[in-house]
Amino acid sequence: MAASLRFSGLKTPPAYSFPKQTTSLQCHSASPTLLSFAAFRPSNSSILRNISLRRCCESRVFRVCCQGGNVDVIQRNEFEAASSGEAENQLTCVMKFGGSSVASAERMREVADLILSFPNERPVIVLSAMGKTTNKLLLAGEKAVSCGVTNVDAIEELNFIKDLHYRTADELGVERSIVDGHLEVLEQLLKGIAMMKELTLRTKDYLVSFGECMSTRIFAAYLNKIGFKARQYDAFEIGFITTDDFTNADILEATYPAVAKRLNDDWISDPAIPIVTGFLGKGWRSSAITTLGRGGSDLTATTIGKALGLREIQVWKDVDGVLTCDPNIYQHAEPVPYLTFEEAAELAYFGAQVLHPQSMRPAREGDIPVRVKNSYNPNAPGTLITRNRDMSKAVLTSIVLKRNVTMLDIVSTRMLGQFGFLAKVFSIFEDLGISVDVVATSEVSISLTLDPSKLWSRELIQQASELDHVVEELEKIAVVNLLQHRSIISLIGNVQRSSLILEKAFHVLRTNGVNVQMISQGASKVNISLIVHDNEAEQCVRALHSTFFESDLPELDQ
Ligand SMILES: Nc1ncnc2c1ncn2[C@@H]1O[C@H](COP(=O)(O)OP(=O)(O)O)[C@@H](O)[C@H]1O
Ligand SMILES: N[C@@H](CC(=O)OP(=O)(O)O)C(=O)O
Repeated sequence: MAASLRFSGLKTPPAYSFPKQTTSLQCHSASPTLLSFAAFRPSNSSILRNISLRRCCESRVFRVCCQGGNVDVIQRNEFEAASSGEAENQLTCVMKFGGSSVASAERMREVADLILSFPNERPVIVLSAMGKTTNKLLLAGEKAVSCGVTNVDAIEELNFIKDLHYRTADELGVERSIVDGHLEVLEQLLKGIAMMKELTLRTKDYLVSFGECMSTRIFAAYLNKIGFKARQYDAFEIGFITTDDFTNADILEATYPAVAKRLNDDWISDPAIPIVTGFLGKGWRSSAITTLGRGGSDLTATTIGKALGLREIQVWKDVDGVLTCDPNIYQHAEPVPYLTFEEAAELAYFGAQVLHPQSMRPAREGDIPVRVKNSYNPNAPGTLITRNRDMSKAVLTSIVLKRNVTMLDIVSTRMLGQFGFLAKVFSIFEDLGISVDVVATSEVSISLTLDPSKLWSRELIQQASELDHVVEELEKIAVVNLLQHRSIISLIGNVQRSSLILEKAFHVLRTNGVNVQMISQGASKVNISLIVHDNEAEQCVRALHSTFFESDLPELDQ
C-alpha cells in the first residue's frame, strides 16, 4: 500500500501515523533539500532498520520506503525545521579532511581557516586520525603482543602518539585534558593486549579508534576556542551501524535515518559545526567499535552526505584531485577534472588509494556530487564526480595499479560441451566467502583474480590455508594453476573507444616486451583490466601514461 501526502508551505503536522502494512510514503516538499525522515515505533522510540529514503532526482518529491511495513509514526525533521523558520539555515555540505590534512597543529589551523573561508557553507566536518596515527597504533598493538606488560610504556609508537597529541593541544592552546582520558585508556588497552599476548581483529578496531576520537576532540576544542561553535561526535554513538566484520565493516541501511536525525536535531536545537570521527562504526550484533577498512573516512563522509541529502560532499586530500595515475608511480600524473560515479568507483575498487573502494555508493545513491580537493592547494579546481559527464571527447581517464594479486587458471577436466562448469567454480568461491575481481572465460577454462582486500584483511596464516583450500576444492573438477605476484592494470575511461585503447595499449606493452597474461573488459563499460607480472607493472603504467596522456591521440569520430 502506498500513502501520499502533499505539503505546501510551512504548515505541516509534526508526525504522520502510518496505517499498518504501509510500504511507502511519498511526500512533496517545499524545500529542495528536504531530506531526513526517521521512522519510529512510538512505544520504545527505536528507529526502524528497514527504512530507506529516496529523493526523486531533480524534484521536490521524497519517497520513504519501508519494506517490512508496520511503521507506526513517521517524523519529519525538516518539516519541523521549516515550520520553525530554520530551513534556510540547514547543514549544506560535508567536508572530509584526511590524515595528511590534520597531521599537526599548523595543519589543523590551516584546515580551520579553510573551513571558515566558506562563510556561506554550514558544513559537517569529518576527520581522520592525525598523520600516520592509525599505522602507529597498529604497530604499537603488534609490539604489545610480545613485549610484556611492564614494557608497554616504553613502546616507541605509544610515546610518539602521546607526544603528538599533547603537543598539538598545547600549540593550539586547548586543554590537554581533552585527550588525557583517551591516552590513559589507550595505554591500559595496550597492557591488556600484552597480558593476553593476542591482538584480535575486534581489539584492533578498538585500538585504532583512538586516533579519530582524539583528532576530532582536539579540532572541535580549537574551533570553540577561536569562537566558532563546534560539537564533537563519535560516529559509533550517533548511529553509524555496521556489520560485525571487524577491520572491514559495511555500513547498514539503518545508519542513514539515525545519523540524519541526530545531526539535524542537534543542529536545529543548538547549532554548532558537527565534527565527526571518520572510519568508525558500531557492529550491530556486538555493539563493539568497528572500522570501515583503511581510508574509510571517505565512506563516512559520503554516508553523511546521503543521510542528510547535502548539496555536496568534499574530500580534502594532499593531491590536486584524482590524478591520471598514482603520483608515487609517476610524478607527472595530472589531475582529472571530471569523473562519473561509475568511473570513480571502478578506480577506487581497482586500487587507487585516493578514494575508499565503497565510498562512491552512498553518493551515487543520493545523487550528491563529490569534489576531491587539495587542502595544501585549495585554489586548485580538484576533481568533480557526478552521475554524468560529457564523454564525447574522453578516451582514457586514469590508469590504476593493483599489486600483489593472486591469479588462478582453472581448466575443466571434462570435455567440451559440458554445462554447469562456471556455476560450479563460482559456487566454490561463494561457499568459501572469497570474492573475485577480474574474470576471463572460455567454455572449458576460467582465469580469474581474487580480491586481495577481502582476502588480505585476514591473518597471514589464514590466507595461506584459505588459498590451499580453494585450490583443493577446485581440483575436484579442474586442473588448477595458482599464479601469485601478479598486478591488475586497470584502464579507466570510455570503453566505447576500446579498439583505440587496446591498439595503443598493446603497442606500448609489446614495445616494452611485456606479456599480458589475461585481459578483461567489464560490463561497466568504463574499465579494461590487463594482468601482468608484478615486477613489470610499474614500468607498464609509466609507459601507458606517456602514450595516453603525454602524446596526441587521433581525433575521435563518433
Ligand atoms: N590516481 C590517484 N590520484 C590521486 N592520488 C592517488 C592516486 N593513486 C594513489 N594516490 C595516492 O593517494 C593519496 C591520497 O589518498 P589518502 O592518503 O587516502 O588521502 P587522505 O589520507 O588525505 O584521505 C595521495 O597522496 C596519492 O599518493
Ligand atoms: N585513519 C584511517 C581512516 C582514514 O580514512 O584515513 P585517511 O583519510 O588518512 O586515509 C586510516 O588511516 O585508514
